[in-house]
Amino acid sequence: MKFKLAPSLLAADFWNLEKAILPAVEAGADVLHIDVMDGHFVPNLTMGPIVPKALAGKTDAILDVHLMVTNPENFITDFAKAGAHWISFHVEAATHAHRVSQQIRDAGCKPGIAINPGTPIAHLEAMIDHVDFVLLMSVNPGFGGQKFIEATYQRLAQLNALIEKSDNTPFIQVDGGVGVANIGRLYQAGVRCAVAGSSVFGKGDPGQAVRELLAEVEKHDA
Ligand SMILES: O=C(CO)[C@@H](O)[C@H](O)COP(=O)(O)O
Ligand SMILES: [Fe+2]
Repeated sequence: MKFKLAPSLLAADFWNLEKAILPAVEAGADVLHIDVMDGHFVPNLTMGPIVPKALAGKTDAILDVHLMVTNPENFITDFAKAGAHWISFHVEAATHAHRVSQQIRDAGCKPGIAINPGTPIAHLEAMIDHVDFVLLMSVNPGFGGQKFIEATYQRLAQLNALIEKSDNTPFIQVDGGVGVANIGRLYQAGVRCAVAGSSVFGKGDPGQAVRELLAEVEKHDA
Protein backbone atom coordinates (compact mmCIF):
# COMPACT_ATOMS: atom_id res chain seq x y z
CA MET A 1 0.00 0.00 0.00
CA LYS A 2 1.18 3.51 -0.84
CA PHE A 3 2.18 5.51 2.23
CA LYS A 4 -0.52 7.90 3.46
CA LEU A 5 -0.10 11.00 5.58
CA ALA A 6 -3.05 11.87 7.82
CA PRO A 7 -3.00 15.42 9.21
CA SER A 8 -4.91 15.57 12.49
CA LEU A 9 -7.47 18.39 12.52
CA LEU A 10 -7.13 18.68 16.28
CA ALA A 11 -4.05 20.84 15.71
CA ALA A 12 -5.63 22.98 12.96
CA ASP A 13 -6.89 26.53 13.28
CA PHE A 14 -10.66 26.10 13.74
CA TRP A 15 -11.22 29.70 12.75
CA ASN A 16 -9.73 28.87 9.37
CA LEU A 17 -10.30 25.16 8.91
CA GLU A 18 -10.61 25.36 5.12
CA LYS A 19 -7.40 27.38 4.81
CA ALA A 20 -5.60 24.82 6.96
CA ILE A 21 -6.91 21.71 5.20
CA LEU A 22 -6.75 22.66 1.51
CA PRO A 23 -2.98 23.27 1.28
CA ALA A 24 -2.28 20.08 3.26
CA VAL A 25 -4.38 17.99 0.86
CA GLU A 26 -2.98 19.74 -2.23
CA ALA A 27 0.53 18.97 -0.98
CA GLY A 28 -0.25 15.25 -0.94
CA ALA A 29 -1.96 14.38 2.35
CA ASP A 30 -4.47 11.66 1.38
CA VAL A 31 -6.25 11.33 4.71
CA LEU A 32 -7.82 13.74 7.22
CA HIS A 33 -7.70 12.44 10.80
CA ILE A 34 -10.61 13.41 13.03
CA ASP A 35 -10.04 12.85 16.76
CA VAL A 36 -13.26 12.18 18.63
CA MET A 37 -12.95 12.39 22.43
CA ASP A 38 -15.78 11.96 24.93
CA GLY A 39 -14.37 13.29 28.22
CA HIS A 40 -14.75 9.77 29.62
CA PHE A 41 -12.47 7.34 27.83
CA VAL A 42 -9.99 10.24 27.63
CA PRO A 43 -9.94 13.46 29.68
CA ASN A 44 -10.80 15.78 26.81
CA LEU A 45 -13.78 16.70 24.63
CA THR A 46 -13.48 17.35 20.91
CA MET A 47 -15.57 16.78 17.80
CA GLY A 48 -18.79 15.05 16.80
CA PRO A 49 -20.19 13.96 13.41
CA ILE A 50 -20.75 17.59 12.37
CA VAL A 51 -17.04 17.78 11.51
CA PRO A 52 -16.88 14.99 8.86
CA LYS A 53 -20.31 16.16 7.70
CA ALA A 54 -18.89 19.62 7.00
CA LEU A 55 -15.94 18.13 5.05
CA ALA A 56 -17.75 15.39 3.10
CA GLY A 57 -17.99 16.27 -0.57
CA LYS A 58 -15.64 19.27 -0.14
CA THR A 59 -12.46 17.22 -0.40
CA ASP A 60 -11.35 13.93 -1.95
CA ALA A 61 -9.33 13.07 1.15
CA ILE A 62 -10.23 9.98 3.15
CA LEU A 63 -12.12 10.99 6.31
CA ASP A 64 -10.55 8.99 9.12
CA VAL A 65 -12.46 9.04 12.40
CA HIS A 66 -10.51 8.01 15.51
CA LEU A 67 -13.02 7.23 18.24
CA MET A 68 -11.56 7.75 21.72
CA VAL A 69 -14.87 7.03 23.42
CA THR A 70 -16.45 4.44 25.65
CA ASN A 71 -19.32 2.53 24.01
CA PRO A 72 -18.07 3.14 20.46
CA GLU A 73 -21.05 1.14 19.14
CA ASN A 74 -23.29 4.12 19.92
CA PHE A 75 -21.49 6.41 17.46
CA ILE A 76 -20.81 4.31 14.36
CA THR A 77 -24.04 5.01 12.48
CA ASP A 78 -23.85 8.77 12.95
CA PHE A 79 -20.23 9.02 11.83
CA ALA A 80 -20.84 6.74 8.84
CA LYS A 81 -23.84 8.85 7.81
CA ALA A 82 -21.72 11.97 8.22
CA GLY A 83 -19.30 10.69 5.56
CA ALA A 84 -16.54 8.89 7.47
CA HIS A 85 -14.53 6.41 5.34
CA TRP A 86 -12.41 4.84 8.09
CA ILE A 87 -13.51 4.43 11.71
CA SER A 88 -11.18 3.20 14.43
CA PHE A 89 -12.13 2.39 18.02
CA HIS A 90 -10.05 1.38 21.02
CA VAL A 91 -9.56 -2.23 22.07
CA GLU A 92 -9.59 -0.90 25.67
CA ALA A 93 -13.04 0.66 25.17
CA ALA A 94 -14.95 -2.07 23.39
CA THR A 95 -16.57 -4.90 25.33
CA HIS A 96 -17.69 -6.43 22.03
CA ALA A 97 -14.88 -5.43 19.70
CA HIS A 98 -15.73 -8.05 17.12
CA ARG A 99 -19.32 -6.78 16.86
CA VAL A 100 -18.17 -3.15 16.62
CA SER A 101 -15.84 -3.88 13.69
CA GLN A 102 -18.68 -5.71 11.92
CA GLN A 103 -20.98 -2.75 12.60
CA ILE A 104 -18.40 -0.40 11.00
CA ARG A 105 -18.13 -2.63 7.94
CA ASP A 106 -21.91 -2.95 7.64
CA ALA A 107 -22.10 0.86 7.71
CA GLY A 108 -19.83 0.92 4.63
CA CYS A 109 -16.60 2.03 6.36
CA LYS A 110 -13.18 0.47 6.94
CA PRO A 111 -12.78 -0.69 10.55
CA GLY A 112 -9.58 -0.07 12.50
CA ILE A 113 -8.62 -1.15 16.01
CA ALA A 114 -6.67 1.33 18.13
CA ILE A 115 -4.38 0.42 21.02
CA ASN A 116 -2.92 2.54 23.82
CA PRO A 117 0.83 2.58 24.61
CA GLY A 118 0.18 0.73 27.90
CA THR A 119 -1.81 -2.18 26.44
CA PRO A 120 0.04 -5.36 25.40
CA ILE A 121 0.06 -5.97 21.64
CA ALA A 122 -1.18 -9.52 22.35
CA HIS A 123 -4.58 -8.01 23.21
CA LEU A 124 -5.06 -7.45 19.47
CA GLU A 125 -4.68 -11.10 18.57
CA ALA A 126 -8.38 -11.96 18.25
CA MET A 127 -9.10 -8.81 16.23
CA ILE A 128 -6.34 -8.83 13.61
CA ASP A 129 -8.44 -10.91 11.21
CA HIS A 130 -11.41 -8.57 11.52
CA VAL A 131 -10.00 -5.10 10.83
CA ASP A 132 -8.52 -3.25 7.86
CA PHE A 133 -5.98 -1.36 9.96
CA VAL A 134 -4.40 -1.12 13.39
CA LEU A 135 -3.93 2.32 14.95
CA LEU A 136 -0.90 2.08 17.21
CA MET A 137 -0.90 5.01 19.64
CA SER A 138 2.58 6.47 20.11
CA VAL A 139 1.36 8.86 22.85
CA ASN A 140 -1.34 8.42 25.47
CA PRO A 141 -4.59 9.45 23.81
CA GLY A 142 -6.37 12.64 24.82
CA PHE A 143 -4.22 15.50 23.58
CA GLY A 144 -2.23 16.66 20.57
CA GLY A 145 1.33 17.95 20.79
CA GLN A 146 2.76 15.25 23.04
CA LYS A 147 6.20 13.65 22.83
CA PHE A 148 6.56 10.44 20.79
CA ILE A 149 7.08 7.35 23.01
CA GLU A 150 10.23 5.55 21.81
CA ALA A 151 8.98 2.11 22.93
CA THR A 152 6.64 2.36 19.90
CA TYR A 153 9.43 0.87 17.73
CA GLN A 154 9.51 -2.34 19.83
CA ARG A 155 5.73 -2.47 19.76
CA LEU A 156 5.80 -2.08 15.98
CA ALA A 157 8.08 -5.11 15.72
CA GLN A 158 5.65 -7.10 17.90
CA LEU A 159 2.68 -5.93 15.83
CA ASN A 160 4.40 -6.83 12.54
CA ALA A 161 5.10 -10.31 13.96
CA LEU A 162 1.46 -10.72 14.99
CA ILE A 163 0.24 -9.63 11.55
CA GLU A 164 2.72 -11.94 9.84
CA LYS A 165 1.33 -15.03 11.53
CA SER A 166 -2.30 -14.08 10.84
CA ASP A 167 -4.34 -14.63 7.66
CA ASN A 168 -5.14 -10.94 7.29
CA THR A 169 -2.80 -8.02 6.56
CA PRO A 170 -4.23 -4.87 8.11
CA PHE A 171 -2.08 -1.80 7.50
CA ILE A 172 -0.46 -0.03 10.43
CA GLN A 173 -1.28 3.57 11.34
CA VAL A 174 0.81 5.35 13.99
CA ASP A 175 -0.63 8.28 15.91
CA GLY A 176 1.04 10.78 18.20
CA GLY A 177 4.24 12.82 18.18
CA VAL A 178 5.06 12.08 14.53
CA GLY A 179 7.30 14.58 12.74
CA VAL A 180 10.25 14.85 10.34
CA ALA A 181 12.58 13.37 12.98
CA ASN A 182 10.80 9.99 13.13
CA ILE A 183 8.48 9.53 10.12
CA GLY A 184 11.19 7.92 7.96
CA ARG A 185 12.09 5.34 10.60
CA LEU A 186 8.40 4.62 11.19
CA TYR A 187 7.92 4.01 7.47
CA GLN A 188 10.87 1.60 7.48
CA ALA A 189 9.33 -0.17 10.46
CA GLY A 190 6.20 -0.92 8.42
CA VAL A 191 3.92 2.07 9.11
CA ARG A 192 1.78 2.86 6.06
CA CYS A 193 -0.28 5.70 7.49
CA ALA A 194 1.12 8.32 9.86
CA VAL A 195 -1.07 10.77 11.72
CA ALA A 196 0.55 14.18 12.16
CA GLY A 197 -1.12 17.02 14.03
CA SER A 198 1.25 19.64 15.38
CA SER A 199 3.95 18.82 12.82
CA VAL A 200 1.49 19.76 10.02
CA PHE A 201 -0.69 22.49 11.52
CA GLY A 202 1.57 23.78 14.30
CA LYS A 203 3.77 25.77 11.93
CA GLY A 204 2.94 28.52 9.48
CA ASP A 205 2.48 26.57 6.27
CA PRO A 206 0.65 23.19 6.36
CA GLY A 207 1.44 22.54 2.66
CA GLN A 208 5.17 22.94 3.21
CA ALA A 209 5.00 20.77 6.35
CA VAL A 210 3.26 17.98 4.40
CA ARG A 211 5.88 18.17 1.62
CA GLU A 212 8.71 17.90 4.17
CA LEU A 213 7.13 14.90 5.91
CA LEU A 214 6.49 13.08 2.62
CA ALA A 215 10.03 13.86 1.42
CA GLU A 216 11.38 12.13 4.55
CA VAL A 217 9.33 9.03 3.74
CA GLU A 218 10.60 9.08 0.16
CA LYS A 219 14.19 9.28 1.41
CA HIS A 220 13.66 6.13 3.47
CA ASP A 221 11.95 4.23 0.65
CA ALA A 222 14.59 1.61 -0.11
O1 LIG B 1 -5.36 10.82 18.80
C1 LIG B 1 -4.57 11.71 19.06
C2 LIG B 1 -4.33 12.18 20.44
O2 LIG B 1 -5.16 11.51 21.31
C3 LIG B 1 -3.77 12.24 17.93
O3 LIG B 1 -4.41 12.06 16.69
C4 LIG B 1 -3.17 13.61 18.08
O4 LIG B 1 -4.10 14.62 17.82
C5 LIG B 1 -1.97 13.78 17.16
O5 LIG B 1 -1.40 15.02 17.35
P1 LIG B 1 0.19 15.25 17.35
O6 LIG B 1 0.76 14.35 18.43
O7 LIG B 1 0.66 14.84 15.99
O8 LIG B 1 0.34 16.70 17.63
FE1 LIG C 1 -5.84 10.32 16.71
